[in-house]
Amino acid sequence: MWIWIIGLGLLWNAASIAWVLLGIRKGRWQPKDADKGRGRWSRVLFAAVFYGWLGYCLYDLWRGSSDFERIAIAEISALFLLSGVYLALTGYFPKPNERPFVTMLLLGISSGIGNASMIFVVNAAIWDTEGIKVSLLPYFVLGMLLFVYGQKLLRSRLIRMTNGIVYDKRMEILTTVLNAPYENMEAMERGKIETCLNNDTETVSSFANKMVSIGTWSVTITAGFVYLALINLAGFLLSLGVVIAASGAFYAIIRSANQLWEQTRDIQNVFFKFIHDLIYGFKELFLHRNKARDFREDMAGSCATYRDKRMEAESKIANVVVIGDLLFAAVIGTVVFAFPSLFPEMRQEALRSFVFVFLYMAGPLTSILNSLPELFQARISWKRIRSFSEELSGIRRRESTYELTTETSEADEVTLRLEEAVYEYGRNEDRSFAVGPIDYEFRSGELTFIVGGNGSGKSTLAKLITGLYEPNEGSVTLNGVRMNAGDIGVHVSTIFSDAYLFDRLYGIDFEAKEREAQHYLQLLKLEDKVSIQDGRFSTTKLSTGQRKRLALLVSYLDDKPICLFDEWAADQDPEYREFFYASLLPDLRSQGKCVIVITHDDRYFGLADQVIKLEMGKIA
Ligand SMILES: Nc1ncnc2c1ncn2[C@@H]1O[C@H](COP(=O)(O)OP(=O)(O)OP(=O)(O)O)[C@@H](O)[C@H]1O
Repeated sequence: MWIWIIGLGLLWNAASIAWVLLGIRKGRWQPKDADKGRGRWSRVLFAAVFYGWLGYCLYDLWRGSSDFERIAIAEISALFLLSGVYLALTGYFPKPNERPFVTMLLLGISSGIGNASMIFVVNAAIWDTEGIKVSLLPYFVLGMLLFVYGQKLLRSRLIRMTNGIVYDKRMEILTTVLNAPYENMEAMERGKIETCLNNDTETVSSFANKMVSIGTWSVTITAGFVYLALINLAGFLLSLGVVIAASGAFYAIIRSANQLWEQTRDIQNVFFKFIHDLIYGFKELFLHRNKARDFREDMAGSCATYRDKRMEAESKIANVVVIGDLLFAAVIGTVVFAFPSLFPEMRQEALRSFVFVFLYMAGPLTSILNSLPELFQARISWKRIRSFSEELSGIRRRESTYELTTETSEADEVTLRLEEAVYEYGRNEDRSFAVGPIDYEFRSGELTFIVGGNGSGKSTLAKLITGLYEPNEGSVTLNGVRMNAGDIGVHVSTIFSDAYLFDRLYGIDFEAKEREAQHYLQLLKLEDKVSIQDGRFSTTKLSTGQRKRLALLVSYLDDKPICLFDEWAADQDPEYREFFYASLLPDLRSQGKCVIVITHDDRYFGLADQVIKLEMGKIA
């Protein structure tokens, strides 16, 4: 039967090689970047030593074998050779985004068998009645080489794969964030994105690394158990019982610690929020030492809760580790002291072999059990990543992806219409606030001011107009076409009061607009402060008013048919305020833009074509 199984393995190996060769010919598998000389030669040397040694051992076996056994040896030789060719090919021509689970599984099995075979060979050599059997030394070395070579190949593939997984996961989260509805992002607990992008992806990937060790240990243990079963079935069943009992106890305790880990994971979100506050509120904390003291206490409280929860969880685990170790000692004690009376026919050599192999297995076994906490933590992180993605995507996922929205398709003449549009914060809560119902039309070539007291709903209306919010009732249409949230953005250039200034001109063809950019730098009196090189600002470390002017430059270059400015002039000196109202806005209007301005500057109200006054979210 074995001959057939190995034969099948050979066929599978040959087919895999053919598939890779086809992939290389078609260009799907690209050669990896040139290796550093020393790394390449060490790999070749290692392979030569391994295959040379393997060849010698197989030849040694061949000499003392029957014809039938020789067929198996020939098959094994061919299998190793083909596997070597396959590994060399896939090592030098890595497939992009490859997930070589089968290869890794086989490498894990090989190196696990190598690991286990060392102790079997030692066991066979040490208890021989005629003294230590030195003739078995080559097989011991072969076990070592198989283990080391298998691990080396396995880990190099694993490093490639886990880093690929982290990259993919991070990009996936980033894409989800970029496509998420603004409302979901706004409502998101601060610190959650950082924890997810940073910690959770790391936890998952480092566990993937651990999986390899677990795989190798499992193979070593399985091989050990098979060996034990061959020596003595009752002893095997007893030790298996102990392992199952220890694992069961471990599992139960870890499950109870799981809830604590979930809580520590929640605390991490809070911790990142503190870091955020620390960075952005540093000025206040620096100036006011009592504020800094209270902040420190608050943060220390959160860190202490984290510490205590972790300690509680880890103490639970520590208890089982001790019990687990004790169980292994107990089973060995039983074998040595109880087996001779339980199984009088059992020979002393068998007893010794049993203890010997079991001692060797205890290490990997405890390591697997000790890895279970990490497994649970990785599971928590994985769950968090998934629920984070789901929370962001929401039910009302944006139709268009961000790749599409970078392509603008704006019409020159626009009519933006709000029809009985309502947006309400905290719909089902007591303290809700609603803007609307609003029925209004904004047209190209018109300058509209939105005015009203603090909290009257001006910025909320602006978010509704620009498609950051989707109306709860009514609709927003552009040139008669109903718009979903996020679709209006391609037609609008905005400067909100809390606008963020990127240091690069994202989404703007800078080369085509370089001269225009220089012109606006002069117009906005920024040419002494900032320069633009390859679409990147030389600095964004400017005064608040200057930063707003730079944002205005970006808005000019965006060149969208609708312009919305939220209290832009509030941070400007009288000269620039005058320039903004008396020169810039009329200029944009005469270019045919639909200009919407949120303002408190009542001296300039007369310049607008229409003024909307908001009171408690409604047009007064
Ligand atoms: N993200 C939010 N979640 C819940 N309520 C909000 C949110 N943003 C604003 N509000 C509420 O909506 C109301 C209107 O806020 P908005 O920012 O639109 O007012 P505004 O007219 O722009 O005020 P200001 O002149 O002070 O900028 C406020 O009472 C505020 O409490």
